[in-house]
Amino acid sequence: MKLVTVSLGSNIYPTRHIRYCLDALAETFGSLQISRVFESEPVGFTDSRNFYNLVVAFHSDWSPGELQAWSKQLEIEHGRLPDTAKFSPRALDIDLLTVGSLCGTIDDVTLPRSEITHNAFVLQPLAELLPTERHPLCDTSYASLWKTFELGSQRLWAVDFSWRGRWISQSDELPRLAAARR
Ligand SMILES: Nc1ncnc2c1ncn2[C@@H]1O[C@H](COP(=O)(O)OP(=O)(O)OP(=O)(O)O)[C@@H](O)[C@H]1O
Ligand SMILES: Nc1nc2c(c(=O)[nH]1)N=C(CO)CN2
Repeated sequence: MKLVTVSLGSNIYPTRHIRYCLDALAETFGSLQISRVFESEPVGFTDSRNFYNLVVAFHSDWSPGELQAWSKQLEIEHGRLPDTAKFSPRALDIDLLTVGSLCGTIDDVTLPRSEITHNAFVLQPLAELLPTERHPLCDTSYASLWKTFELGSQRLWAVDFSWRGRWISQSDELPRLAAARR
């Protein structure tokens, strides 16, 4: 069994689509580790709807090709057309980040996915979820990569998000407000 990490993103009814996706992942792969959910403006194109992004980790013995085919099928079931342009609004985007320590192009899937070190909306949730895990190519921990990441104009903030009746993410504001009331 290998540790698999995937990045989820949506800017069309994101709460609904991300919850359905987590249901499907849990039903197929069992126990999930789930990061906080971050909101950010679209990177690379202009749209009035912000994205929700998170990272999920689980164990699987599926090949990269099998994981990719499963993800693409789920994206299509969520109303994503197979030929959606890269920089466009999307109901559900599932990107395979890592499959164990595999490096290279396997079954047409390039691992680790280069977006890990380019996009804050991928690296911040990954670094929070698996801080000591090492990037298979850089051999540096995700926490260290995030510490030295150049944010530039990218901004993201954690949002309140519940799944199956429990909070998996809370905005930074809530604990501060609760502490202020005490
Ligand atoms: N690590 C990877 N994860 C997902 N797809 C990959 C990966 N590496 C290569 N690909 C290939 O890239 C093709 C386009 O997928 P990709 O996920 O990049 O497109 P997209 O979903 O439209 O863009 P984005 O994910 O940036 O929104 C896929 O059909 C797949 O074969
Ligand atoms: N904030 C944000 N911007 C994006 C995202 C995304 O998931 N989040 N996905 C994109 C296409 O892969 C393009 N731009």
